[in-house]
Amino acid sequence: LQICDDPLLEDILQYLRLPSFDCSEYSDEEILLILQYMYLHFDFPVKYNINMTTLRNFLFQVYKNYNEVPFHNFRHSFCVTQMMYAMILKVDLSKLIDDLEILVLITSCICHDLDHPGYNNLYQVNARTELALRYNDISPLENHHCSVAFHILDLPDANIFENFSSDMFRTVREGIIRCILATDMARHNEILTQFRDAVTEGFDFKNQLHINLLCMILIKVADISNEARPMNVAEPWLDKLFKEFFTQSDTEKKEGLPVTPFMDRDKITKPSSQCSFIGYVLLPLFEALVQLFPELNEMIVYPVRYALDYYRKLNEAVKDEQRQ
Ligand SMILES: COc1ccc(NC(=O)[C@H](C)Nc2nc3c(cnn3-c3ccccc3C)c(=O)[nH]2)cc1
Ligand SMILES: [Zn+2]
Repeated sequence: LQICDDPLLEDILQYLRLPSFDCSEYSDEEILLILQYMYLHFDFPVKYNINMTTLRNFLFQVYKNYNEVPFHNFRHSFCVTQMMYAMILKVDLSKLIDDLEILVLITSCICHDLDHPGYNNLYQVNARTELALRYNDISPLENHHCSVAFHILDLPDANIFENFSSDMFRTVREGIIRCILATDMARHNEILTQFRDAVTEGFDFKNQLHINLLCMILIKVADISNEARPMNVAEPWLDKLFKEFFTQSDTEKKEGLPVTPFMDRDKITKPSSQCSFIGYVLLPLFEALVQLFPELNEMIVYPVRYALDYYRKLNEAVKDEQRQ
């Protein structure tokens, strides 16, 4: 399918649809342009009367409100958005759900970790931080990410929903809140179980509750999908994740706070923790989504099965070495 007549741009736009897309090859400016292109690709500016200058201001404000932390930075939000974009196109989602829901999915991904401090909810609660106090220990980070998103949308020149009716704005606001709050991994089993039940009883694309569950699963899949990417793309992200986790557990030790077990550098190795993460968290989640969209098998399930095999072999090698 020919997207445009500029061969260089054509290549980037084809590449953008694949999990192998590596955002480290692009500058911040190029990433912002690609995000802008995604809105244009779905024709949102025309469909929802979004002013292009307002869209650029919105994307730039989002960019400015991510922190320079190892993992939960602006590029992570882009990776999540790009995986969402790839899945939406692969299953031709716009034929199954409203354009407004697609707008919610893309915008939620871009905003889903806004102003992340690099210290997770467990730390926020144990250290009794300002965020934990403000949100009464209830998904403090995710509530904050969502609140920052709507503060940006409150800026006069960055509100991409400025021309929405109050009903449309309410629908989009509810959708974005639902999606961003769904990324709290503490709710993983709750959401996955509800989605599985919906698929078991017969998924109904006219049932708003089923659509809501699907959107939550899609952003959850996109959020933790690094291992669906080729090893040379996934590995650096895992190193960044562990860097962020270890900074937190070092701080927890210094502050005499409980140390999150899977973050303790003295307790875990990358291969062993990835084996359990992929085996117990990623595969069950991805396989539940693939039950509804089999066409996602080669995009997200096969690569992750391969990654699991890779880490199992690495784990065995490490164990053999220790035995000798
Ligand atoms: C059920 O709640 C959970 C379950 C597992 C984890 N994390 C892990 O098991 C470890 C640290 N591995 C891991 N964690 C990952 C990955 C991708 N995202 N991600 C992540 C990052 C921040 C917060 C939570 C998660 C799962 C990944 O490839 N591996 C964190 C929370
Ligand atoms: Zn995230």
